[in-house]
Amino acid sequence: MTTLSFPGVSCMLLDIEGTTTSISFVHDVLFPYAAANLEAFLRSHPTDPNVIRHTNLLVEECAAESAYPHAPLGPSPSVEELMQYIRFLMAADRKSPGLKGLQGQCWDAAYRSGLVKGHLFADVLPAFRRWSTSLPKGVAIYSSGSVPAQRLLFGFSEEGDLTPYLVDYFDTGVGAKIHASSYATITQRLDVSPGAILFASDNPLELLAAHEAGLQAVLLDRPGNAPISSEMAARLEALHIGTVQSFAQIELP
Ligand SMILES: CSCCC(=O)C(=O)COP(=O)(O)O
Repeated sequence: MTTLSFPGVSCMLLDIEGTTTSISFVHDVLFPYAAANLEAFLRSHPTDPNVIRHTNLLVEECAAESAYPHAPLGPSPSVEELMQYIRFLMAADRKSPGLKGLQGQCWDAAYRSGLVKGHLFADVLPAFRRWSTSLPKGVAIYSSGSVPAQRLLFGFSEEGDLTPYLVDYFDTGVGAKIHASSYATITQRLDVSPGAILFASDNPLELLAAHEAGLQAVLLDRPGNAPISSEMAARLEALHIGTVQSFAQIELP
């Protein structure tokens, strides 16, 4: 097994989909559950403050959306109007904060009833055990999925409750994952120098953004992940951003 060494790392920052968890779990289990249940969820929670907050986000997002082929949402959209916009966002796999917030709220019942358990690759729990004791700043998560959705995935995982291993969670509230400024904000929030954080993701654009912010970065090549173009592979190589298939290949101080 080839290993890659990352000197000076005191904190691991992990993406979820394609990194800790299979793309298939997110796209074939979580997203279809939300697609099938969101309408009923919205109808049964009309006064929930978080539903209202996420709906308002969707109204704002829709007003700035040029590709949406229908009239923008009004200030108090009906459930039908909301669902039409939500289906548009889901079809394009948009990392919309409003959509991600509502998906997270909708998944809550599925995890708590035991219908869904968060998928983790086999090397994830052993790595969490290692890193949470050996790294001064521990392990944090940065995903486009909302922070409540992240807590559910790790809290109700196939391996049980893994949240005690995690020190912090970040979502697009700190900015999009392809913007360097998001990683600068995370670095400040974690109170760690950028070079002491190793960000692991399956998405090369996220790795380039993290690298631009001064973080160390590593590409995860998990079963089912999208292939990387040769141009992108060359860009990553030029920046010394390596690839691993498993967290077991990551050597930390
Ligand atoms: C937190 S579980 C749901 C994941 C999700 O909704 C998503 O869009 C995945 O984004 P990631 O940044 O983890 O690739």
